Amino acid sequence: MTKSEAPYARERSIAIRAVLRASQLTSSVFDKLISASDSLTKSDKSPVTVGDFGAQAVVNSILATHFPDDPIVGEEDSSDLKTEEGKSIKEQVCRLAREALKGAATNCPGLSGQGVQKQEEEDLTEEKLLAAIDRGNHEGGAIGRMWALDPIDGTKGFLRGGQYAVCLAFIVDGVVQVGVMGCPNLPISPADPKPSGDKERDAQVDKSKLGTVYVAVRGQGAFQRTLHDETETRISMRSLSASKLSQASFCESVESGHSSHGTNARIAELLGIKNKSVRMDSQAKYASIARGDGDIYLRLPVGDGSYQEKIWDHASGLLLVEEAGGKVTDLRGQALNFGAGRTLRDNKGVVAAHWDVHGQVIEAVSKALMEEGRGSLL
Ligand SMILES: Nc1ncnc2c1ncn2[C@@H]1O[C@H](COP(=O)(O)O)[C@@H](O)[C@H]1OP(=O)(O)O
Ligand SMILES: [Mg+2]
Ligand SMILES: [Mg+2]
Ligand SMILES: [Mg+2]
Repeated sequence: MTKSEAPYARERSIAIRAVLRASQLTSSVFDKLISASDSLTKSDKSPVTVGDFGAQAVVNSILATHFPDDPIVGEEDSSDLKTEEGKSIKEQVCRLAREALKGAATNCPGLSGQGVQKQEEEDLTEEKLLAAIDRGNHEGGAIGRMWALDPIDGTKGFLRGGQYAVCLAFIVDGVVQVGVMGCPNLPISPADPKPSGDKERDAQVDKSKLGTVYVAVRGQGAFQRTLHDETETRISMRSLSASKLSQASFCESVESGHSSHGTNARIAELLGIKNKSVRMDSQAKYASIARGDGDIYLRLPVGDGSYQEKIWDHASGLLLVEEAGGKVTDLRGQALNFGAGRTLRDNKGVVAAHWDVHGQVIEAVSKALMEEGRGSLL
C-alpha cells in the first residue's frame, strides 16, 4: 500500500501542514514578541498569549479550507480578543496568522501547488480569522469525525522558554486516529540539551538543533521529522521488562499544581526506581517517552481530583505513545474516553508506559493512593 492510499492519508498530510505553520508562528512569537502585554489571564487563571490565539487561527483556517464540515474541539475562543483589553493582542494575532498562512509553502508530503495556498489565503479578514478561532467551540462527543486542537499546550512552558507543543488530533467515533504534535523547543537528537526555561543554561543551547514534529496514524506507527525537513524516522519506546523496571525513568509536569509530584515520588519508590524524574511542560512528555528518552509518564490528580483533563491535552500524545509500543490509561487502568465531550470526564489521571510494565505501574499507583488516603479516586 502506498502512503497516499493508506487510511487517513489526507487528514495526516493536512494535519502536518497545519501544525508546521502554527509551529512557525509560535516560534516567531517567542523570538520577536513575547512580553507581558502579549498575554492575558483567562477566567481559570491560566495564561493565554498571542501565540495560542494565532496558532488556533492558523490551524482552524487550514482545517476549514480542507475539511469544511468537520467540527473542531479547540482550547481557545475569541471572546477575550473582542474586549478593549484584548484589542492590541487581536491585531497582532491577525497579522501573525496572515503571515503564517501566506508564508512560503512548508515541506509537506502530498500537498503542493498554488491552488491549496490560494484557497487558504481567501480567509484572512479579521472577521474570518476570529470566526476561525471560534470554529473550535464544538462540544465533542462519541459520533462522527472531529478534530481536537491545543494550539499551545504548556503555555507556561512557552512563556518560560521551555517545552511546549502544538497538538492536533483527528478523532472518529471517539477513537483517536491521527495525532500530530509540533515541539519547536525539543532537540532533534535526544542527546542534545533542551531548553528548560533556565536563562543561563538555555543560552548554551544550539537552536539550530531544535524543532521536532511527531506524526502517528492508528495502525501505521509513530514517526519523528523536523520542522524543516520532511524525512520521517520511525520511533519506538525503550523496551522495558518487569526485571528492568527499576532502571526506568519518569516524566512529569513542571507544575506541581497539574500533577502530584509527591505521589509520583512514592510510586517510583514502590517500583524501585532511583533515577530522578525528568520534569517538562506539555505533551512533549508523551513525545519524550515515545522516542525512548524516558519510560513512564504519570499525571496523577492533585487534591480531590475534581479537575477534568481536556481531550486536546492528551489525544495526539496518547496515539503517539500507543503507536510507539506503549499503553495509555487513566489511573485505574481504564481506556481514556475521547467521546465524552470536551473533557475526559470518565477518567481520572493518566498513566503511560510500555505495555510490558503498564500493569505493574498501575498496581503501584493504587498502592500509593491508598496510602495517601485517596483511595476514593480508584
Ligand atoms: N489544574 C490543572 N490540572 C491539570 N492540568 C492543568 C490544570 N490547569 C491547566 N492544566 C493544563 O495542563 C497542561 C499542561 O500541563 P503540564 O504541566 O503537563 O505542562 C496544559 O494543557 C494546561 O493547560 P494549557 O494548555 O493552557 O497550558
Ligand atoms: Mg491554556
Ligand atoms: Mg494544554
Ligand atoms: Mg493550550
